[in-house]
Amino acid sequence: MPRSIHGGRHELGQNFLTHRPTLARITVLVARTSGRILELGCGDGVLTRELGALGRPLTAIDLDEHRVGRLRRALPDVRVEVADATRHPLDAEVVVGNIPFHVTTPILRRLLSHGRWNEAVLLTQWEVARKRAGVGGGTLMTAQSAPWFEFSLEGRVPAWGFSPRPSVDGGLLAITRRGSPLVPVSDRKRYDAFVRAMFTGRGGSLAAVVAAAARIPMGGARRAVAAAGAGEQRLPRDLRPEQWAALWHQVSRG
Ligand SMILES: C[S@@+](CC[C@H](N)C(=O)[O-])C[C@H]1O[C@@H](n2cnc3c(N)ncnc32)[C@H](O)[C@@H]1O
Repeated sequence: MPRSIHGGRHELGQNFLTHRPTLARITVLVARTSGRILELGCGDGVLTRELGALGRPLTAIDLDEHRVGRLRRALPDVRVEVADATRHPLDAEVVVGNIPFHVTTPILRRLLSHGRWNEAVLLTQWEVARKRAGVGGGTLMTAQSAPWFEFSLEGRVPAWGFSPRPSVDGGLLAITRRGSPLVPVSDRKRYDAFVRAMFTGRGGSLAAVVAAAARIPMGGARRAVAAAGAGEQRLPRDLRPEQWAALWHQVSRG
């Protein structure tokens, strides 16, 4: 296979999936969804073939023009295009991909702020999948997207399940857009700023962090924390999505 004008295997994060159980798991997760499918980074099409067999409209994209040409010839019923996953419109109901590790963060950020997709099934580095799913505590990005999206960790993929073998394991992350957001979409910018201030702020207690982030008196912050059912929590990373939403509701009202 000639080298793509966009780079070689390493630069393009071409670690192809060979782990059959993961392939089967991704297919089952996607089969539970409905609507058009967009696959990011289709490579040689190991996943594209399974997704194509679901019989739904499918677009598969990759930056590697040689692999795209070959896959297009092999799968004439699938729309296979040379495109950049960090820019391509996220215009299908379902987004799927064994994501190239070096662009995981821009792709995730974009997914969580663009498009009208409903479900995403992504294979990422294990640590990214684990953190996004909030296992062991939430992160800034997870808390900021929690009112609009639900994250679930769907499995760990051993490094030997890719070829060539990467230095770390992979993790399967499913993201579902909530039918009813926990915070009004019109509040998103202000909510994002509040969450950022919570994660970067200091204070001896959760109420103190809330008081500083929302610029409200300590008494009001204590009442907001209690009303949000977050009295037991010590740190912003410990808050669950419903508690973030309730806290925002409390501090943004007054
Ligand atoms: C981890 S491989 C996955 C390939 C295949 N889906 C599989 O599971 O074996 C990632 C793929 O994304 C492609 N890629 C890298 N950067 C990309 C980008 N910015 N936009 C689209 N595809 C990209 C690579 O060429 C590679 O084929």
